[in-house]
Amino acid sequence: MSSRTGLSDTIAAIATAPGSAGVGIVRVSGPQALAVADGLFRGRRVPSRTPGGRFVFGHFVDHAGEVLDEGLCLVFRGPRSFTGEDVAEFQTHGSPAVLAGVLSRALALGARPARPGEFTLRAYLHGRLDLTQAEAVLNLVEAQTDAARRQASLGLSGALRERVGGVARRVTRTLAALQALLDYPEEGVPEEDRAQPLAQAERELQDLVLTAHAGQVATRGARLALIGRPNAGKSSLLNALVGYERSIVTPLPGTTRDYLEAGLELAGVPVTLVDTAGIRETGDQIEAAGVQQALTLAGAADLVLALEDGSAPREALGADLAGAGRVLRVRTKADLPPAWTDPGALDVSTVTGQGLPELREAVRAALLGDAARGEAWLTTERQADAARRALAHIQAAQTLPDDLAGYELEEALRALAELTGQDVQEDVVDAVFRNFCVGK
Ligand SMILES: Nc1nc2c(c(=O)[nH]1)N(C=O)[C@@H](CNc1ccc(C(=O)N[C@@H](CCC(=O)O)C(=O)O)cc1)CN2
Ligand SMILES: Nc1nc2c(ncn2[C@@H]2O[C@H](COP(=O)(O)OP(=O)(O)OP(=O)(O)O)[C@@H](O)[C@H]2O)c(=O)[nH]1
Ligand SMILES: [Mg+2]
Repeated sequence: MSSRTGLSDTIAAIATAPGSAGVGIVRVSGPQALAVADGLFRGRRVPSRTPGGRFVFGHFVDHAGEVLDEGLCLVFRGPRSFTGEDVAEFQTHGSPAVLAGVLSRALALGARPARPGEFTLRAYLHGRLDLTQAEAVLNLVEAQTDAARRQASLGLSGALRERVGGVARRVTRTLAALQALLDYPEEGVPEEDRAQPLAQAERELQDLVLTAHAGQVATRGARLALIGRPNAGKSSLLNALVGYERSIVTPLPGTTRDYLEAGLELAGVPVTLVDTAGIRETGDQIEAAGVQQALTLAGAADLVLALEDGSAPREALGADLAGAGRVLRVRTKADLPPAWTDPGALDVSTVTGQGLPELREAVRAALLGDAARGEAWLTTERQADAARRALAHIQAAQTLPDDLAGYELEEALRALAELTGQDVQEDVVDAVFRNFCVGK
């Protein structure tokens, strides 16, 4: 169903996570929210006659008047609520049975089940959040680490919207200058109104586009594949990084056959380390399947750690990592006499721990780059795509004569408006909110 229909419906959902908890919340939003509350809640005050921003203590009752639970009813009056509509919240004991009972009563009284993300969608449709803030709400709900939480909070505060707005203002200023030039060519337009704001907009947008990788890694985490010839020390490195013996290590080449994963947190980023089979030509069918899998995993990873044994003569990997994204070269067994050296590789020993801090730092830099910590980053592919298109139009405008540049600048503004959701196709909005959970 389209995102813009059904705003006159009253929607209801359990807002808290499934399972038992201290407290649980059922949330109802829409024109009938307070009437629904009157029907299922008995307290000292009638919800529909309670001012916004207040809570009432009382009982939740079923159709026969039987008490389901005692708890609180919170009343918000639109537009002063999260959704911008009338909202009633029921804070119950956090039992699945109580929550199901209160929700089904709300549905019987005229609310309909909310679709995924529909409360936040309504906040967006009522202009209380722009699309970057709505996406930040989603990221905040899902944030498992500090870096993810920080970016989501920044986005929710409107910091990304402001960054984009700054670029849009400069483009608009240039567009106005070009228009003036076309209308009154004899008067001319000073550089500070024309080329300068555009060059500044380009720089700002370039900086922003560069945050897209960090932003997506910070919010969704990263996959790191350990790749190398048999015995290179992949499993030993995985164990050293996660801090326990997750993977089997033996002196025999070909120990790891199936791949295995282990999670750790690195610079606030959730990282999945993937240990893989050593790459070599082999007649063993099982091992060969493992080698094939290793190459597939390298291709799908955000970062490949390519390991080579520093204590043995250097041998080519025998496979192409060109298809993989970023690659960090690691020279292992640095505690042993070196058989070769390479300034392009990090020396690491899992026996002495040498090089592990540097490796962690190199991974952090490869994943987050120098995207500044306190600034808002692009956190979704949708945002990154719109920002890149806007940048391409701004760059095109700078190479064109004035009369043609205007068209490119208008396209740039359209892409920026898409980024913030001011001017966006309905199916794009639907796709954003489809990723939410019900109740958010
Ligand atoms: N119980 C509960 N906790 C929650 C939420 C919620 O919906 N319910 N939120 C949902 O995600 C978040 C908070 N977000 C909210 C945002 C705005 C308003 C609100 O009523 N704003 C009004 C009034 C502000 C005021 O009184 O100053 C407004 O902005 O006009 C409420 C919650 C996190 N915690
Ligand atoms: N001296 C020394 N030995 C190491 C180091 N890292 C690994 N080794 C040894 O090298 C051998 C192979 O290590 P693994 O971690 O199993 O190597 P792998 O790359 O996982 O090997 P496969 O699973 O066979 O592909 C083991 O005997 C390890 O103890 C190191 O930093 N220093
Ligand atoms: Mg191994």
